[in-house]
Amino acid sequence: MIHVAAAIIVKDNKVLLAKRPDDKPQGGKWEFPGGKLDDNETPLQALIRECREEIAIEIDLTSCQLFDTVEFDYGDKQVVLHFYSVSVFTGEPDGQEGQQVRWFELADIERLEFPEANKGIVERLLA
Ligand SMILES: Nc1nc2c([nH]c(=O)n2[C@H]2C[C@H](O)[C@@H](COP(=O)(O)OP(=O)(O)OP(=O)(O)O)O2)c(=O)[nH]1
Ligand SMILES: [Mg+2]
Repeated sequence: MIHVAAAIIVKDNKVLLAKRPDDKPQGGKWEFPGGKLDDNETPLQALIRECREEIAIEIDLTSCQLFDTVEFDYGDKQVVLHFYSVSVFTGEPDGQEGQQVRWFELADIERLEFPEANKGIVERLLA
């Protein structure tokens, strides 16, 4: 099982998404910023580190709440996704790996392509 932490960052009814690089698994799809837990790392520690490394923001730990934990089998890979909602952060989000990073109106994310495992999360955000 690969454990992944991902941040659902919402501000003014908009949500921050990043486009996965084409050469990565689920490439070209929109994702909640995040990544795999390092050895001995908790999901929250990974969340903070990944937001720093991938989009150059500092998230406020006290504003993070577990939104959902999702297990998904991609066939070649089994993942456990730890989704956290994040409401407070500092810095201006900027893709550090050349990836597109954008704010979307919540109502607009229905039309985007997400990794399979995100289906239930996106539905819950739209509800
Ligand atoms: N970050 C993120 N990953 C997701 C989401 N949905 C989803 O199925 N995944 C999957 C895709 C990948 O198999 C895995 C995350 O791996 P990753 O490639 O982003 O990991 P990472 O940032 O640590 O990158 P790397 O070390 O492999 O370069 O989780 C999501 O919303 N956000
Ligand atoms: Mg990542």
